[in-house]
Amino acid sequence: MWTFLQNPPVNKLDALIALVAVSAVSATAAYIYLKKKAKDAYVLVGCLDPTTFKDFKLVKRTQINHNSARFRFALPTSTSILGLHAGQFIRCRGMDREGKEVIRPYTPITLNSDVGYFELVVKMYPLGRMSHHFREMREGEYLAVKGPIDRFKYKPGQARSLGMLAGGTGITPMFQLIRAILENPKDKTTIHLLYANHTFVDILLKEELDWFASKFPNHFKVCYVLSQILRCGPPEMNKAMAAHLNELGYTKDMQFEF
Ligand SMILES: Cc1cc2nc3c(=O)[nH]c(=O)nc-3n(C[C@H](O)[C@H](O)[C@H](O)COP(=O)(O)OP(=O)(O)OC[C@H]3O[C@@H](n4cnc5c(N)ncnc54)[C@H](O)[C@@H]3O)c2cc1C
Repeated sequence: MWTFLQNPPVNKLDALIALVAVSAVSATAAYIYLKKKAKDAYVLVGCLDPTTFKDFKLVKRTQINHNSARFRFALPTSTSILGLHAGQFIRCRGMDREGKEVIRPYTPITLNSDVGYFELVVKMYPLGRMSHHFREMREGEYLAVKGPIDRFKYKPGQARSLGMLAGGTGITPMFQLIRAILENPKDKTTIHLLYANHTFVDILLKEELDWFASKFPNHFKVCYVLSQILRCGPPEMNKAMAAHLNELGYTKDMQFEF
């Protein structure tokens, strides 16, 4: 201290600069540490347990088409998040028509930016065991869920471009990822989605996908493919459309004329 005071002003200035530099480094380190802690805490506030099933109340059920519906489940509080990373899914437990327990994986179409709830889009097959459970579920009832489960955990920017091939309900994991990428301004990944279905009405989340395609034309492109086409129009148009579809490889039983 004495030496410091006896030194000429230029040395004092050096010491001051050193002091400021040390403080800046410490402050930066503290900031990084606290930010990481906050990030870890963010992961921890998720509502799921990977080993135990937890019950979530069905608050809204919206029919999408003849065999698919959107299910919204409430989280414990209005500020809770589910806590899934893009690429992760959940396991749901229910009862089949014989009263036997059945467990199946599902991918929520919501992200952690959707607070207080999560949503599933589910296709219910006539003979499906878990399909039976979802078909019978009514608002106010509870669904047992555990997770998160992952085979693939997306890291923003891990690829410059992603190609996606989805069929039917295979759209849900893609949709989760598409949202995570497009809603993150720092993630510049471009996505090309080829989405196949039997008929037009089977296309799930079409409105949302089209909205993303129009809002992010440089980042997201979607192409729908149908395996069955319904035609209806004046005879000349029907004839012309049939010729085009035949050329594209649509056999007679893949086309229906009203
Ligand atoms: C990671 C992952 C995520 C998934 N996410 C979703 C999701 O978000 N939404 C969703 O609806 N499904 C999703 N699935 C599929 C889901 O897990 C079930 O397989 C599906 O709901 C059928 O289960 P089930 O018990 O009703 O049918 P099951 O009892 O297993 O099958 C009975 C019959 O149903 C029919 N069937 C079953 N699955 C299919 C199929 N995929 N294609 C054609 N016919 C079928 C067949 O006729 C079959 O013989 C996901 C699957 C995986 C692996």
